[in-house]
Amino acid sequence: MYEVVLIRHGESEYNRQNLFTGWSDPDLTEKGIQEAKAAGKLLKEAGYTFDLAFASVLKRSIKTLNYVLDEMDLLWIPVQKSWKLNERHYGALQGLSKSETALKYGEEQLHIWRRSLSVRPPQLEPDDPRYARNDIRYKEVRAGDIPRGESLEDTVHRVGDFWGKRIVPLIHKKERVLISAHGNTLRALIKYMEDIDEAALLDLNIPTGVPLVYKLDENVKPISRFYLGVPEEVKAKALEVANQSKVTE
Ligand SMILES: O=C(O)[C@@H](CO)OP(=O)(O)O
Repeated sequence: MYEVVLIRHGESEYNRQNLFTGWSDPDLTEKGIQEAKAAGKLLKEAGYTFDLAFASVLKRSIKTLNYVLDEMDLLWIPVQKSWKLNERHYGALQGLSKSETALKYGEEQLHIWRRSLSVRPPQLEPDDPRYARNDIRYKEVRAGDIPRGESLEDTVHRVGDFWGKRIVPLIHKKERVLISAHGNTLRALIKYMEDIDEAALLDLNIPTGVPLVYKLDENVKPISRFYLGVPEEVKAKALEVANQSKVTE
């Protein structure tokens, strides 16, 4: 049996302000830093250790990973960063307020944009300054692969591909892997690994900064998953994420 640990970054500045984030690159808040450190402590106390780790190319994921590894005295392990682990691209919604968007389009539409499988957000125009094609960190990525707004299904494809090609072979070699990523990247990975149905996916909200442990069988297929930490607290944090669709936030 194998294990892999996933973690969503700690609270970011955009999370605090309830803004759509996607490929925007806000920093962690002080609360986010504390969440990341607490996650590292929790992992250490529970006896976890890692041989290597993954992060996206967004600083909230990278910094969360560093705080976790620092707490575990594992800053020395190899870290691979990939844009394929970036948050789902939120298109023209990026940087907008979720509650104002709910007010303008209705909570139902907002929920569809945030949680459905196949609905894409409004796309970014190619000349929009938020389009990542002009960002130097994506210079190695083929222009056609740089999204202008993804559905969760699009994210499932890129994350699933990365999981299968880059992570599964390492787990097969008994490498103990930690992945620091994002709310929708992790929802996409859960969808990919478990093929959960759309109703379950609509209600799946990933709390910030809480380690999620997957037990995997000899074929690296999931057997079970659970969060480390106090269940009521984890539930309350996931509910906070769900409630970001509300007009009155
Ligand atoms: O804005 C985003 O990129 C994500 C994660 O913060 O938000 P949501 O939970 O609305 O999908």
